[in-house]
Amino acid sequence: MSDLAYLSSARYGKDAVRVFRVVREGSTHTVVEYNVKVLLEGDIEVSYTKADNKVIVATDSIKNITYYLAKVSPHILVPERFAVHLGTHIVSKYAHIHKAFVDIEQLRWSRIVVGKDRKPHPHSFFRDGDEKRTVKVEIDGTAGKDKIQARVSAGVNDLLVLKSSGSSFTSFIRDEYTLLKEVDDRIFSTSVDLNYTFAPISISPPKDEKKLDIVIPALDQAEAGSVWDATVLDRARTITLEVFAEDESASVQATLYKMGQRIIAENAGVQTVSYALPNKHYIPVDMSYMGVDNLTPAKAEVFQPVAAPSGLISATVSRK
Ligand SMILES: O=c1[nH]c(=O)c2[nH]c(=O)[nH]c2[nH]1
Repeated sequence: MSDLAYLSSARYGKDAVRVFRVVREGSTHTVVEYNVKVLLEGDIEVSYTKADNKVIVATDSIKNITYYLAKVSPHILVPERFAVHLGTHIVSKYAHIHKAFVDIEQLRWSRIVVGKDRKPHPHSFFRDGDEKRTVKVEIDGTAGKDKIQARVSAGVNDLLVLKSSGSSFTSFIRDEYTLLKEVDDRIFSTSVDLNYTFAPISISPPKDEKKLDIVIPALDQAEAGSVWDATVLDRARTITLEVFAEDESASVQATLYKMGQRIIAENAGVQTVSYALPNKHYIPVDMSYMGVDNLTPAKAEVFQPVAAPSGLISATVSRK
């Protein structure tokens, strides 16, 4: 049996670590809520092949490190930076762990505005939608602990949009399988998953282990700071919404490409932009048996939203 198989890859860690953090500046509070996944790679084969647990940082400890850094990291409010800090901390601390993969999903807590002058409340928030900000970070220490590379990507998931006009779909292949009618006006709805990547950056963690929890020098440099501030997300989200609204869409594919092109053009640090766009179909209800026209595009007013199946259009647009 032992001749037939070998361990070709291994990665483990903790998923769905739920973290909520309050940052207090006097009476003004800022809050973040994250779902964190931390997976590790390294010299961990024997834990699988020889039942030897000596190489295992317990997934419970991985969870505890996540909470500890949520308490002490100066980067907690920026998920890209927090993910890099968390992954770098682990890869720096454990000699036999060479890579950390940290994924963060940030849930929305927006400030409630109150009173006649619509003032943002200092410590009250509401969940304004299911959309999540997402971050994926790979911390790679395989070239040495003083030459750590961070590969960062970020984006949004579950941003639900719909337009009731400005979308057509014509001239596609017609053959014996084709039922779909050509339409010059239709409903276009999708739940945007967007992910954009940055060029890798080098990180030199402090040699003094006690300082690991406080600073990562590279993260405090202007270059890294300007690449990862929230304005990239704001611009990418705004571009996505604007192109969606304003494009006279010939197809989900064509609109997706325009979105990606504009994000690359307007964000110098972004290398690739990937979208996954489900085409959430809205079917005009056939009322012809009642003598009511609800099928001609200009007369179509009542639609049946169809949960499944949906089209799924995805692509990556890259900087040349
Ligand atoms: O924008 C679209 N792209 C497709 O590939 C497709 N296929 C389909 O049935 N409807 C649509 N709409």
